[in-house]
Amino acid sequence: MRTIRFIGAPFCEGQNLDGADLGPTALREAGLQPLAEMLGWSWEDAGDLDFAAALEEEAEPPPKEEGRFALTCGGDHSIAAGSICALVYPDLGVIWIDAHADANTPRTSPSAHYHGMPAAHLLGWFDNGIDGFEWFEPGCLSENRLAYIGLRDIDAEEGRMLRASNVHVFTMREVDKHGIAKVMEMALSAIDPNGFRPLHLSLDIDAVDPHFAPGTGTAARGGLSYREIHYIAEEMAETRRLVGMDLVEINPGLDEAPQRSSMHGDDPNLKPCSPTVQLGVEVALSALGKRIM
Ligand SMILES: NC(=[NH2+])NCCC[C@H](N)C(=O)O
Ligand SMILES: [Mn+2]
Repeated sequence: MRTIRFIGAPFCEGQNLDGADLGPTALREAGLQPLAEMLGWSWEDAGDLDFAAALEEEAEPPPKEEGRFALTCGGDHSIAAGSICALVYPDLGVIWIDAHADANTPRTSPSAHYHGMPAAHLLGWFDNGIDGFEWFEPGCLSENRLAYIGLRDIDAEEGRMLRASNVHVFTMREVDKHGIAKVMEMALSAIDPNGFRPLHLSLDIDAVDPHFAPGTGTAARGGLSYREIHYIAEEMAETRRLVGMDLVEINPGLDEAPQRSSMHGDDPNLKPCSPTVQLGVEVALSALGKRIM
């Protein structure tokens, strides 16, 4: 049986809003575990990472993940530096679904928020190491093995760096132009031309249009539709090479009230929860193999 290792990463220090740290608990309470088990997964809950202790003490490297599907739930997107660095596959391909590129460096960032930088850090674009990141391997992700989908809120300097790089970028305009099916095909063949690489899905909920995902700290208009995000997750599962996933930037504190009326098509086993948490659970299930039929 395939095993999921659920890793709670309640870290929200990569930006200046509280609430993203409530993500892992909200996903557990919505019933993600029983829903995943119904799909045939066995579930291992690794609990929540203790960032308070880690920030005070000597930083510890994230545990290396191998052989199980690592589902890391944030928290803000900072945690992707750890989750991706911790995957033991040297030729890992990453599909990064986001409104933002998170490819600033400490030098270019307009906000100084680390959640806008983890991709640049993984790519080895920082000029210097950072204290507390002694375990980190800058450049563990090479440019041609990273593809973004959904970008629409990019800072000027980060846009220039991306254009000068070998990173594959599919903004919302490419989604408009080609449709999501074609974009997924192009993104996957860009990072994995022969179709043999292990794959990781780094999913920032703010990639989805704020209409469907209002509960997030840096919302941007004009995002992916409900079905487009599901299609991405379904296609990732379909590759059968997905080894890990981040689900980040769900902020239950900023979310709308739990929908009063559930819909007929909702999974009856999903516990009542706010809309962005519900979307997070549903998309995770699609990535774990759930299908319409
Ligand atoms: N993971 C995120 N939501 N990132 C938002 C980043 C926003 C902006 N580009 C910055 O660097 O500050
Ligand atoms: Mn992000």
